[in-house]
Amino acid sequence: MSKDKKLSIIPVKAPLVGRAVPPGSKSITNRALLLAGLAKGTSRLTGALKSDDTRYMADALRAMGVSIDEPNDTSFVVTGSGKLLPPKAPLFLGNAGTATRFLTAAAALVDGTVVIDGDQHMRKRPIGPLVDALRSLGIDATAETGCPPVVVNGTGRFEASRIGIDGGLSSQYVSALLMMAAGGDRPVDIELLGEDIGALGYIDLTAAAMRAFGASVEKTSPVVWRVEPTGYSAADFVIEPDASAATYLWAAEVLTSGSIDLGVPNGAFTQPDAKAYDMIAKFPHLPAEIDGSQMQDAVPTLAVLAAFNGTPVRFVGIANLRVKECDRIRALSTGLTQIRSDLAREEGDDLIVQSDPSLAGKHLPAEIDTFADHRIAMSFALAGLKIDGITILNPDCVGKTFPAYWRTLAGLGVRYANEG
Ligand SMILES: O=C(O)C1=C[C@@H](OP(=O)(O)O)[C@@H](O)[C@H](O)C1
Ligand SMILES: C=C(OP(=O)(O)O)C(=O)O
Repeated sequence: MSKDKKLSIIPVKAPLVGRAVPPGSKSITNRALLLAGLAKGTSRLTGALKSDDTRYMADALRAMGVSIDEPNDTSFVVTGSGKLLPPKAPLFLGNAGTATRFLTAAAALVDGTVVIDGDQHMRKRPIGPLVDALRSLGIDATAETGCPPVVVNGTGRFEASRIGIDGGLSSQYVSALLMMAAGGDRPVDIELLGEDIGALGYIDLTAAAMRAFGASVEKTSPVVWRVEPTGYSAADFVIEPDASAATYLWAAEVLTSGSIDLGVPNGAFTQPDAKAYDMIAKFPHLPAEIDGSQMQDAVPTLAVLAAFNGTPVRFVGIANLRVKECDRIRALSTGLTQIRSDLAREEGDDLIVQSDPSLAGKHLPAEIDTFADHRIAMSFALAGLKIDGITILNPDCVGKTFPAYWRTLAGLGVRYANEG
């Protein structure tokens, strides 16, 4: 992938109309791959996402003895032995948060050493709370910098009936421990510590996937989940389309007064970002304040959309966007102010977007630094549908979760000025 590549978007002259189906859900695909890998027997996953993040997860599981076939572009056939084996080399997981966090906890079920590592971005994303939780179980786990690489020297077993975890920085720590806990030898209560957790809906997604693979997980209080030591059973599992990917298509539709058929009703999604649909549908009357805490990956979409809103929008509840693939609050304020210097500002961890519907149709040349973050690339492409002069740097970073993004927009009639 060339990091020097640029893609200039030609504003659309007509509403975007047509069919554009988002790929399978990243979150659900990576949960299903892990759970199928921990199960004994063969599981068939259909509707799956094939992208950088799911490739890292699949390759890591292969390195731990799981057989994974890919009969077509949207399926995985996963055969596990009921046990993950120690890999011969460190697991390299790029910038895939789900793969990194989920496998760090799963490594506690491995009898041997597992090293979990990622690229330079992942090496800045905190994992300390999850490593501390593993240590509290008596597992020899270390992350010297508080970020990957993580070294886990497991015995394949852990002794605990209660695990406390602060999910303030990432709900993925909680999901990771929940999925690992079913592999123990006694019931485990996972208790949320601290005040905040990002999208709680991701925990529901985890519990649903666990149940589909035979686990028993129940919420016994607003902050405690009990997981029984069932292990996992192989299953055939259908993965729904990605709700975060859908947000770009929903936004493209309202921005161009178009009509895009996603092939799935917006009410059919179980992922947290589907909440963004109702918000996007309010455009150009987005509210003065949007709480992004329960639809975090949709915030870049909403922030770029807000630039064209009738009135300004303050985004709150988004502090942990600073520890995603990049500091997304900074990337959004940087990109928006490159388009026009007064278009956005940060106030603490809030982002204020100074809306202006008259941006549409203007020539405002801006090279958008994506910071190699797929969501920054995909959301600023929306600005390019209306403003002349928007160029996306390193556009191939969309391969993390939506490799066909540029082709999908092209299929709706979007054209690019240069693809060099
Ligand atoms: O559990 C998941 O699948 C995810 C949880 C969220 O991350 P955090 O829990 O780190 O906020 C989200 O941003 C990420 O894209 C996917
Ligand atoms: C935050 C994201 O990903 P992850 O944490 O899984 O790397 C995302 O896809 O927006």
